Amino acid sequence: MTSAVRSVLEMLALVVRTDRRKMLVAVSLMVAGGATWPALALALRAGIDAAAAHDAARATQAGVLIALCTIGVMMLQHFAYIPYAESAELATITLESELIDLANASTSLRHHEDHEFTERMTVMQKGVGEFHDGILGLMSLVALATSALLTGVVLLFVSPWLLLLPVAAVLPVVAGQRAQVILNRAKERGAAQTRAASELFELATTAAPAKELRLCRLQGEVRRRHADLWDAIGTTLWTAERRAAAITALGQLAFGAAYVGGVLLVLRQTISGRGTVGDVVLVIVLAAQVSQQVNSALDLFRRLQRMAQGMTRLRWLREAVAEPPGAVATTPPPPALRHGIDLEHVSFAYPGTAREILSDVTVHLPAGSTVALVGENGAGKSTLVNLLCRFYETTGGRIVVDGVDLAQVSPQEWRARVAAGFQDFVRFEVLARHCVGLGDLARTDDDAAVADALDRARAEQVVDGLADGLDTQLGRTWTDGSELSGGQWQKLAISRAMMRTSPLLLVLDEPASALDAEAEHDLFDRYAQNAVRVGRETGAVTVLVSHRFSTVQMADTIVVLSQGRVVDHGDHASLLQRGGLYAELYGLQAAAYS
Ligand SMILES: Nc1ncnc2c1ncn2[C@@H]1O[C@H](COP(=O)(O)OP(=O)(O)OP(=O)(O)O)[C@@H](O)[C@H]1O
Repeated sequence: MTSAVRSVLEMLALVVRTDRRKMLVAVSLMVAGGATWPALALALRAGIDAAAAHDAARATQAGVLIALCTIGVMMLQHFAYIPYAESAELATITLESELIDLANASTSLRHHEDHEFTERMTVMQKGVGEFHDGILGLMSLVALATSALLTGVVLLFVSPWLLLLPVAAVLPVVAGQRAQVILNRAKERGAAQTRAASELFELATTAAPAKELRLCRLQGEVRRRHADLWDAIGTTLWTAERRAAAITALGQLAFGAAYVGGVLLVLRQTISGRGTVGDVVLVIVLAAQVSQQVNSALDLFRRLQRMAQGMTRLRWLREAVAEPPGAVATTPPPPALRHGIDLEHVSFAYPGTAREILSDVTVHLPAGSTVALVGENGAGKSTLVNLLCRFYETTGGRIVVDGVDLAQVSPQEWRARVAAGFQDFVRFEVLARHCVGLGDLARTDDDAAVADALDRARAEQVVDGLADGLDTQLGRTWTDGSELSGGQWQKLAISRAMMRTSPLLLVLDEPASALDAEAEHDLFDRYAQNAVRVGRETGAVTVLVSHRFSTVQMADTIVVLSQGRVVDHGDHASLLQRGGLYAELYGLQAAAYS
């Protein structure tokens, strides 16, 4: 409970922080809106009593009040909704921004390996709408509280017995909840079929499976299965719907009886001279309101409860990413490498797992050289690259950059000196210029730098082939966006990696897998020339991962990995001569091509 109250208060503080003025306007209008119904009921009573007493002056005054209250009932909530929805929208955007920050807060990728973290983050991503709903609920609560309080006071003055009406109004709500439970259970029973039907629907209506559906002539079969599934679910759902409707009707009947009882009570008071005709009208109007108020209150509490759960999750995420003071290394990387990078007895297991992916890896990556990592699938090449980029900390041993332990170097500053192209590159659906330029944020709009990067990645042709060149919007999600082939996207990703001009580490982790062998060779050739230039300036180490030996053999040093261990290293000729795993893998590929 205290956690729920804390969450609601936190959310309130967030809304106030986001836009205090809008919030105040919204709340004021909501309070005024909440007061109008009880005020209208009072004005009606006054008007009817004045009319019954043939008092024209009071009847006219009451008439004006009735008109004003009716306008208030119709308008105030409507006008309140504008600043109130805007406040909720702004607060939701603030929350989304915080989620973006939280997802990217940690200096390593370890949170993305943490099942609990990713699960809560996914729930939060999908549940942002609930926050929006909760914030709206928070503000509606103000109107509701005003309205309920005033209604209660007015009814109390007519007869204390009428305060039983809100209690009776709970009955239809409880019945409604019971009905919902019945419906939910029916939905749960049919959940597997519903999911299967949705998947079939998606399969039949999206672009990706269209080729195979046509080729195998599966449209009819998918339609038949989809209809069969809904037939089966339909019977269960309709039975539940009928039961739910009967229970809801019983609840409403119970409140109906209390409502009629209340009206009869006031009628009796009026007949016996203890009340007026206006009191009867007042109760008829307000009693109907009571039911609606109770219903809204319970709905609001449910919404606030969901929002409170979301806030608890948000607090958990904040704590999870908070780095203890002093935990983030601050040593700047050297301006240039003289000696190179040493891996000293490095071992590594991914966070939350026990299996060692790298074991006792010791190897020297000389400054200014090109190093290729070779090995079978799963040997640990990408993992080694991840450690060099400092996405994870080693679990044993250390990586030393020109005599400085990489663990002591500021991760942000180190990464600013890393240029990398990955196998699982991102397809940024932005202007072609930005898709490349994002590799060096400060020079995103620098056409000369972008052209240079495209040239080094041999990707000029990709942009030349686009309708508006660098100004072309990329991506299918845009109506006028141009879609690229896998290889073209990959070339732009490599160009992005080429944007940085003075890196200490250049990494290409199979970024050219979608290109043919010749294009890859050509690309790496160009890349190697660039690496030599950068190596001369900054002593940068170039690390490339490729399964193609035509590429690998260009490297100065080839490190052969097997099951997380370095089994050999040297240049192409010496490794072939030694006849180990490298020679075996090389022989297999050469045989496949011949
Ligand atoms: N994020 C991760 N969490 C847990 N285990 C992982 C993760 N990424 C990779 N692994 C495991 O680490 C091992 C080495 O994977 P890695 O991607 O480093 O190999 P690789 O040599 O680059 O393989 P490939 O040539 O297929 O790309 C694999 O067994 C893989 O299952």
